[in-house]
Amino acid sequence: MGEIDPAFVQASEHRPKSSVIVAEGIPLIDLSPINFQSEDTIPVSSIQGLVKEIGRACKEWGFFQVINHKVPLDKRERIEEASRKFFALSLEEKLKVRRDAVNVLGYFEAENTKNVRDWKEIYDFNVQEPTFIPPLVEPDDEQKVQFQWDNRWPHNPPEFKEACQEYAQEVEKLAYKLMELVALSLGLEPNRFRGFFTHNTSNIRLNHYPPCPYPHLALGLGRHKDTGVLTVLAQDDVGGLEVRRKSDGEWILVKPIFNSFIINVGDMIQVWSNDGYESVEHRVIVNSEKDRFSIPFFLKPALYTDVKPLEELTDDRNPPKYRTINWGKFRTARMRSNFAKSNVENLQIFHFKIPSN
Ligand SMILES: O=C(O)CCC(=O)C(=O)O
Ligand SMILES: [Fe+2]
Repeated sequence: MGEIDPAFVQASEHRPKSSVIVAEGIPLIDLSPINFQSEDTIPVSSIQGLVKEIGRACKEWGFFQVINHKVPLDKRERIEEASRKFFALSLEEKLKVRRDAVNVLGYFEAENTKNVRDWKEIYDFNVQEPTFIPPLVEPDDEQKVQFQWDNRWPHNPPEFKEACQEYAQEVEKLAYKLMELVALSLGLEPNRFRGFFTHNTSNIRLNHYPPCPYPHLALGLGRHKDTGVLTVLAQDDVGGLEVRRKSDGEWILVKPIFNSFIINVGDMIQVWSNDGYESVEHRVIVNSEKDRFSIPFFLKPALYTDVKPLEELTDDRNPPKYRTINWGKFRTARMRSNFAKSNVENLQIFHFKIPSN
């Protein structure tokens, strides 16, 4: 076993502990009361208990798992299989669809989180094609880069594109139903958030965490919060995702449950809800024996969306805690910082906080 490349080494306070806490996990929520056949918004009376559970989970954990979600298992298995086959290709083959400074989608093997390299490789595609791009380049934009948002499909495996698109459709439906539940739990109309996703920038990421000979030094994915609205994550049976428990700051392992999804609140819900629901840090630990695969779906608004605390949730006693964040500008700033590796922490929602008196 050689030396580890220092780019992967976490500062000692961020390395995984030798003992992992599995004990009391994130809430498990049964979605069977929901009628997934209907495109109509949910009749509130039938699901009051469920709405309460979702509200409590969002507030206390920012994370929960769902079962009976109606995403067909065969579609999930098909994308999981396609993902394994894609990552098993030669590096040369995968590099043909590599992300770069202009093309934001595709394969990438050199991702950093907070300036430390992650022990993983990824593939990103957008759910809605083509992505609606407002004229983003503004007079005050020094770099004037117009990012390309087109999906870059590999030729191999041949079923890859179809498997990805079919799964995306199903998981997107689930994400919208979950947003109805989140809206209800905040005392809002169920379809309050729907308009933000007409020209959405939601994407799916395929993650592959290869076995790592240094699981005590490196992470598959460093600690971070998801910047979007809501994440619907499929993890395999290996395990490795850890969530920072809000009550005491401990890292808790999320135990894999067959055919379940892990849901977490992203930064934009935190802003809309004026800190009612907060996005929570999570990370991925690696192991020295097994490959691990996961597939997050990131629900994200249109690039032109101005995100700010909702009027219904603010008043004189609870004034807005954030200035307006333009999603397109926020994303662009984050993507630039991914390429310019620097010691400055990248743009975060707390930079938009309005100081309280
Ligand atoms: O692989 C996982 O379990 C988590 C992935 C994740 O948090 C992310 O890609 O943002
Ligand atoms: Fe994440």
